[in-house]
Amino acid sequence: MSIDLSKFPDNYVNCYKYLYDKLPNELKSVKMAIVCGSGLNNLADKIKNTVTFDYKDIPGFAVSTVAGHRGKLVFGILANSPVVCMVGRFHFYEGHSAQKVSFPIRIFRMFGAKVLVLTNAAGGLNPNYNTGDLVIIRDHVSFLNFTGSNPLIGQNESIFGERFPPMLNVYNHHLRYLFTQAAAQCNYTNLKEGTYICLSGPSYETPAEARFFSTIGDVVGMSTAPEATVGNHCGMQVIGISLVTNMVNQKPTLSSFKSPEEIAAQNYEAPTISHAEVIEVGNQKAKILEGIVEKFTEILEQNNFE
Ligand SMILES: O=P(O)(O)O[C@H]1O[C@H](CO)[C@@H](O)[C@H]1O
Ligand code: HPA
Repeated sequence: MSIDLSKFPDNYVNCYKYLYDKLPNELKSVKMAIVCGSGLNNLADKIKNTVTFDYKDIPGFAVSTVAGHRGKLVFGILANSPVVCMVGRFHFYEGHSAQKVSFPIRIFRMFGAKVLVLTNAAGGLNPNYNTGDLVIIRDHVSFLNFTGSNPLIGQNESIFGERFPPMLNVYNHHLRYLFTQAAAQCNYTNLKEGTYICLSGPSYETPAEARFFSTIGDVVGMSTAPEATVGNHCGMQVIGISLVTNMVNQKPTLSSFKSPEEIAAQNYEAPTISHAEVIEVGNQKAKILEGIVEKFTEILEQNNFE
């Protein structure tokens, strides 16, 4: 075993040992960890020589309760690199603390992962975006962190990182550049870059909230920031990719003073959004993202990225 387990808290050690003992030697240490967003399970399909665990069996892991999140942890080889992939993630709105949501990230760090690839499905706020676009996350605004649900609250586990971590370079500049190269090599031309707004969920935003968010960010979702915060704390190089699964309605709701006749005359169709739509777009675009992530892993290897 390459790390001194006596330095780590028991809950991390139990989880690490459970997985470590079941892995072949070539997967006992990994270079990269990947988290699949809603509908993006198929990202794991390119991973070879896999060893798969059910979340329900892993000590310290929560279980996935959200449609489009398979609930499997996959270790394997991607583009000649040992990786671990969360096929489905945990969300704060499922009733887990921000600490529980991000628990796996520290486990991945214990397994040696220096690069953390976070993917998600998100609503588009930026009018220049379209459904289906991929967005490299430049930075985030986390309403979870603002409202007392920062995953680093509580005793600082100094074996992972410092009490007051800077958040100035969470989404690694070099990785973002290499991801644009990977996308170009896959002939993908709709790549955008923007700020991710993290909400607790599970309700989607109102039009007034969406107008507010559009002044501070480009995409909105209910994940990623806790994982990125913890990854940054323990010294990982983080990259985040959002798939725009829907454009967010920012139009004011109709005035309540309008009569039904007036509304009918405007051919008013109430906008709507559903998780089914989010998963469907995720499933449609997972293949493209899968190809780019594989190419990205290959480029990291070529660049000896550590
Ligand atoms: O962020 P991921 O897990 O991709 O999922 C997104 O999709 C769900 C809403 O449809 C929310 O969970 C939101 O965060
Ligand atoms: O429009 C959205 N809002 C919040 N979270 C989301 N996840 C996918 N789409 C959305």
